[in-house]
Amino acid sequence: MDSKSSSKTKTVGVIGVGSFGTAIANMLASKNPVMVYARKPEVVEEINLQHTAQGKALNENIVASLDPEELCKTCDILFFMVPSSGFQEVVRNFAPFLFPYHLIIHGTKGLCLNLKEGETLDTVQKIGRNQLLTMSEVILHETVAVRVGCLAGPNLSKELTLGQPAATVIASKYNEVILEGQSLLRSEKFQVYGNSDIIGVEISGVLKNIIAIASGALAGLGLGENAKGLLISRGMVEMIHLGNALGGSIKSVMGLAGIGDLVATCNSVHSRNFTVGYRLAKGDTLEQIMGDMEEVAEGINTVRVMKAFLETAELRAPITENLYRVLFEDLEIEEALQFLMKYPFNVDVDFV
Ligand SMILES: NC(=O)C1=CN([C@@H]2O[C@H](COP(=O)(O)OP(=O)(O)OC[C@H]3O[C@@H](n4cnc5c(N)ncnc54)[C@H](OP(=O)(O)O)[C@@H]3O)[C@@H](O)[C@H]2O)C=CC1
Ligand SMILES: O=C(CO)COP(=O)(O)O
Repeated sequence: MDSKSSSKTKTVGVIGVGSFGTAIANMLASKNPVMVYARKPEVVEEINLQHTAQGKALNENIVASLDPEELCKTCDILFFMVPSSGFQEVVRNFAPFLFPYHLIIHGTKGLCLNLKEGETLDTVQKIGRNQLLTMSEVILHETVAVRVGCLAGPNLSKELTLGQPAATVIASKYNEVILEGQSLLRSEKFQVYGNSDIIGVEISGVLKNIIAIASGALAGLGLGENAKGLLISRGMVEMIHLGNALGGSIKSVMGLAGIGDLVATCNSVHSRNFTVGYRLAKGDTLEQIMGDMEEVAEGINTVRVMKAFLETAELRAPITENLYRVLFEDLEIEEALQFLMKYPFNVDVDFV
């Protein structure tokens, strides 16, 4: 197995230069040279000539390439920062050039479906756990990489870009992935925690988006902090039960990637998922919102996927189920809220 980890300069790769990829690339570039991958030639040219990516300022330590092979040859460590909708495609483009010595960390808070050729969520009868893939599972399925990790936590990219203090979790079964991620990213303004429960951390980041959409809807209706406190605590319980059903540990939901990110996104107008809920409550349709949102709100797809999983697993998750009906079946938000207020949640804490 060839490894270049002894080389003096450690160029780190970042795949995807959207909001989050750009923020993380800038943080990495304060310590090491960075090579970013973008699929559009004009984006690569803009980065290399002007040190900006679609108008966002980039550290001069960052160069861009259109070529997955160049990134894989130059970088032992790669951060995949693309939305779940394009994740499998991007990983497949990189797969021929990846070796077991590569260390991969992703920052994607979504799920992929593991279906047969030609099948879609609309055509399959059941979505069991085997048909759902977290992004680390996609990487393990599609490549020979072994040392895989994820990065999740309250990391609103707009705040990171402003240099505001924050923290994240690097989760991996491999301690060296956690240590490498910590050494690359940790700074006076950015704390990096470790967690060995990668599935629990990934699922926490995925599921909090559902609750963030609901929180935006409450805000859009003009409801107060009591309602938000109710939503966040019941949302956390729902995340714990769903996370458990998907193979994550309760402890991870209780940590920074779960409750930490839940609080951040449920309270921030910078959250795209919060914004989706807010705009729905103000009367925009889902089609309008998806039509003019330039950035991804992963929670919309996650609600669809989780609804199918809940039916297959015969589980109940009232916030997710009602949000599905609001997003995809024209249930009014006020009606969903009434339904939730009547739901017989009897026990406050039933997970410890
Ligand atoms: N923004 C945030 O605050 C945070 C985001 N995240 C997560 O990070 C992930 C990315 O989000 P974010 O950066 O905000 O998304 P954006 O919509 O801002 O950017 C997505 C980036 O991915 C690229 N991309 C999409 N599909 C492909 C593809 N098939 N091949 C190559 N490149 C592709 C896009 O390139 P192109 O311009 O060519 O389309 C774009 O550069 C999401 O899962 C999100 O949940 C996590 C924490 C914080
Ligand atoms: O996950 C995030 C912050 O931690 C970003 O949330 P949004 O995708 O809702 O903007």
